[in-house]
Amino acid sequence: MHDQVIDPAGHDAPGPACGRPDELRVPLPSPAEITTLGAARAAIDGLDAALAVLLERRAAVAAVVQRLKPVGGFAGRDPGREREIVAAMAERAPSLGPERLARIMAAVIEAGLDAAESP
Ligand SMILES: O=C(O)C(=O)C[C@]1(C(=O)O)C=C[C@@H](O)C=C1
Repeated sequence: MHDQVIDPAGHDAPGPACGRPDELRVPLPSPAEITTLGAARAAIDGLDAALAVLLERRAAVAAVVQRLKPVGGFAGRDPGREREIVAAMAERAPSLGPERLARIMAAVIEAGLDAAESP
């Protein structure tokens, strides 16, 4: 596994390196090199920290989209665009595949729309 990157902001928890506010660098653990439960959980904690940062930023950008669209929010949901998003992600994450990614992204998109309505 890669060495844990230390967050220069000084947080103790394992997390992504946020060198600049507009940049995220994350060590990608190699599953084959993880041999203990503690190491596996530490790797998951690091990945989840990066996911949290990405999810929050994605929701903020999705909120901008809602303001720019003629009809925003849940009323302006666009299934074709959501299929495009899932198809593009399935190319990068083939082991998850489009069906699982569709479930994941439906939850992500709905949470973003919900947060945009009640920030
Ligand atoms: O691209 C849009 O039209 C959006 O509203 C953004 C977004 C998303 O979160 O990616 C949200 C809702 C739509 O159904 C599709 C995509």
